[in-house]
Amino acid sequence: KQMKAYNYSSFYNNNFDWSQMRIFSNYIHIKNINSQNFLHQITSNAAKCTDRTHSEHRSFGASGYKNSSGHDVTFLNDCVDDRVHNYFHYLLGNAFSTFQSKRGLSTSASKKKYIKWDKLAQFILNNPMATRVEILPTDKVTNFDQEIKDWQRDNTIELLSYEKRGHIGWHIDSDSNVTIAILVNNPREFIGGELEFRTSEKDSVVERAKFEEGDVLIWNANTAHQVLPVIRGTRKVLVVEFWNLGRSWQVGRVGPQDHILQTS
Ligand SMILES: O=C(O)CCC(=O)C(=O)O
Ligand SMILES: [Fe+2]
Repeated sequence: KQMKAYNYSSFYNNNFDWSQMRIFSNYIHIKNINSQNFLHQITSNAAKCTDRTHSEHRSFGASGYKNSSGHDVTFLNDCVDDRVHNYFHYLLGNAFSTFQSKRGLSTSASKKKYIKWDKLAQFILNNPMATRVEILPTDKVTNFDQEIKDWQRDNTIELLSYEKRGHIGWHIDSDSNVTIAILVNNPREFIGGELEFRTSEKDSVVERAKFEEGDVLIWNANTAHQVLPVIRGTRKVLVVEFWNLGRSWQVGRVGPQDHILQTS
């Protein structure tokens, strides 16, 4: 059966109710209204990349759980086209615009209280979709243009699958600047697997995300987070990380050819 040609512009217009975007201390939560097509597209793309070079089992983070394991990861950079990359830029762009209109551009107080948004702001500003962002705290940026370019190009797209006590302990996404996660399957299909955040690994206040199918979470990669063990069923998450130039090639996570963004 032939798959229907996929129209991303309909995502841009219809998919998210930005008024429902919520800003928590450690992450942003965006409700997805109709993600079925997009998620189906991504998971069928993933089916092209299940060979050894694209997938592995990973386990990391500080774990206090016995008999637990990590997750299976499929690296999708090779298997999705530029529209998918652009889609994530769109997401980030609108998240920032919405953030800005809800909070005002980061003052030093809000920066402390919420997330370090200056990096994100700089990134977003080069996104043509983020037309509402006008001001820019450039004072601390030495090579702004290059930094922006690097950030936009260097992202990783990973499909994660947790089962049989799969979990990830407390960690930060050390190579990433900003991380996006989308829950791919219905939370009724698994038990456990809660995603929790705290500002640092010493912070005693833990925020547990309410993560529904198709929802998007965005966090500063320096924010500590963990995934509790999946007790039953399978939990699937799409994770996009925005890295600095060259880092992901150096560690062999994805190849340089995967990073070229064609905006035409
Ligand atoms: O599975 C998740 O929700 C988050 C995964 C994660 O934190 C990571 O891959 O670094
Ligand atoms: Fe992480």
